Amino acid sequence: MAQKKLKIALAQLNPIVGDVTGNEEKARRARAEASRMGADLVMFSEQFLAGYPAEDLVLKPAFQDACRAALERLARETAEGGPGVLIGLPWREEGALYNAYALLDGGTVSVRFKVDLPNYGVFDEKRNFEAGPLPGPVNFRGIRLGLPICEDIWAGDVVECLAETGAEMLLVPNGSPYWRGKTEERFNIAAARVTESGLPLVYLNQVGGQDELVFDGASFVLNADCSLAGQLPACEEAIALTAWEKGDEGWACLEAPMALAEEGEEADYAACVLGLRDYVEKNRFPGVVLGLSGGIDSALCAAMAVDALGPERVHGVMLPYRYTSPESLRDAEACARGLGMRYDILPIAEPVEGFEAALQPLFAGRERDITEENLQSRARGTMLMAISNKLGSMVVTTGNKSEMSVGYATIYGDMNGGFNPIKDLYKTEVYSLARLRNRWKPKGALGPDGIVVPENILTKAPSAELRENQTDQDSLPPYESLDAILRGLVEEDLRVSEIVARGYDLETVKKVERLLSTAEYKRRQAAPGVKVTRRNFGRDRRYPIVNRYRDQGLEAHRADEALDRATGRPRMSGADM
Ligand SMILES: Nc1ncnc2c1ncn2[C@@H]1O[C@H](COP(=O)(O)OP(=O)(O)OC[C@H]2O[C@@H]([n+]3cccc(C(=O)O)c3)[C@H](O)[C@@H]2O)[C@@H](O)[C@H]1O
Ligand SMILES: Nc1ncnc2c1ncn2[C@@H]1O[C@H](COP(=O)(O)OP(=O)(O)OP(=O)(O)O)[C@@H](O)[C@H]1O
Ligand SMILES: NC(=O)CC[C@H](N)C(=O)O
Repeated sequence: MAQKKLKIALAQLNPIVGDVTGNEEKARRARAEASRMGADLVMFSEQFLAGYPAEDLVLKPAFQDACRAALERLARETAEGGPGVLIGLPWREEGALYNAYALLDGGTVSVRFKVDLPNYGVFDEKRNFEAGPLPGPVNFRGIRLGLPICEDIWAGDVVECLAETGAEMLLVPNGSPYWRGKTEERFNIAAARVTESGLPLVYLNQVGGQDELVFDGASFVLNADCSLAGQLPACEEAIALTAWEKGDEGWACLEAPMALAEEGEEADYAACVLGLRDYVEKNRFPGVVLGLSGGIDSALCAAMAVDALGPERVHGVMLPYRYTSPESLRDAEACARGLGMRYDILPIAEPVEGFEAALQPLFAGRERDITEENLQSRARGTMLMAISNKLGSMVVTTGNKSEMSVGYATIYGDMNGGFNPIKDLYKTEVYSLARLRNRWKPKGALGPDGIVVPENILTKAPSAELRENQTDQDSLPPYESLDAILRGLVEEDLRVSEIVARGYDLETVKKVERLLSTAEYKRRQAAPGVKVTRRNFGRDRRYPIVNRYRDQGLEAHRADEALDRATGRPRMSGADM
């Protein structure tokens, strides 16, 4: 007779892409822990043995074999009794490669293949896997488990098929990266499948940073009435036991932990910290170094680095030149001291003047211009890379999304570096996250409590200090407008005319659109950074570098207005923003 009670351990863990034996060992330890908790079954996330996303690495036969060998070792261990295991891996069968989820129990292996391969945004699964056939449930000790894999629940067909073929519950492994608003999106999708099928659902997600993606965990359990039966924390590992019983209405989860999973700005900050921490740890850097200018971008990056790694692994260097103000020196030092990190001052006058003297034979008789400004930034970039080479720390680069959008950064200068925690935060968001961190500290953060970004850094005008009395607003529109225009262009794909209709100046919008397009060459060479928004630069928004397309702006705007008048189409106004 089939069981009426079931205990499922949810292993929300942080695998490392490519570390098959490490992931295998993590799974083995989690199974032992699940066994101690009294679990019948332990569930891991999508592609756990490979790590997700392993990209083209999954195409290597040797890697596929290593994953399969690890799976077979784990399967053999289940022959000796103890909990069954649900675990993901790449699976080659009859010449095709599938994204598979395997049930290991009593020494045997049953697999199901992912049907809906995501191939948009940051996902390229059609490049790496074949779609599997519509699946039926697998039998675990008399219970029919539906195993849709991540994207399989984002449409209805797979779950419909599983329900029709007798699945009693849906156990969904995920490799679902964080972006703002994702938590609600996942709940809505999961609730839709529960409502359609009448089956309870476990949503188990990976946790941890992988290049520019952050997997935030935040796994959950929905009962068949769509009520939340369990919630795991965000951005941290957890092994949670869930207790299930089968009644007349089918299976219900009666006991599960109910953690707080942060949302909104708190979730953004936690994702940046986790993304930076895992990039540094998984690449085995002893620590990080960054240029501390006394400005907001480097201050927030320093706070995130200290929260991620602890103050003893973060090194700030002030690299002053003749335009560096006493205020910047004071602010940089206050920031470093407040965070408790190592702080050094290394003036750059000699290298800058050395470069200028060496270039003199070619530059004599020419005006001083942006060339000399960029030399300061490049001297700083060179010094930071030298410190990295000698001391082993990785350079954190600090360009925010507003700067990365319009190319307001020096290539091979302040763009030097290995990773950028604020790459996907607009400047206005950099300010608000700095303010947030001054009143709140994420769980597990290694930095101090209280104010970490000195008030003066939050209130003074941003400046690159590459010439006398320079401010960012000499070259760029005010950040409130710039960021709103950029959101329209990048996240919403609006026309220039539609942004103008929101109340922005036509020439400014056209200029921003042109800068955004021409800065693609810089972004293509930029360090990776944490994805926070729905559309980040890097894996997500992929534009050509050679690109002659320009939105016609005024002409298009006028044509649109004429069309609106002719058709009576309502126009968007500033009030719709
Ligand atoms: N399509 C293309 N493909 C490949 N390379 C291309 C290219 N177009 C230009 N280039 C190259 O790029 C060079 C121009 O780029 P780059 O050398 O970066 O110089 P550029 O973009 O002209 O200037 C850097 C800007 O960033 C600002 N900045 C710098 C540093 C810090 C901060 C701050 O916020 O603190 C701001 C600075 O005030 C200035 O407005 C060209 O001379 C050329 O070599
Ligand atoms: N004097 C400096 N000493 C050390 N690093 C510097 C200095 N000036 C600039 N940098 C580095 O170059 C980066 C880019 O400078 P930028 O002025 O855009 O940033 P910021 O100073 O942190 O913020 P803000 O733009 O708000 O002033 C800085 O974040 C910092 O890492
Ligand atoms: N691994 C996947 O299938 C991820 C796709 C999914 N829609 C998500 O982001 O959650």
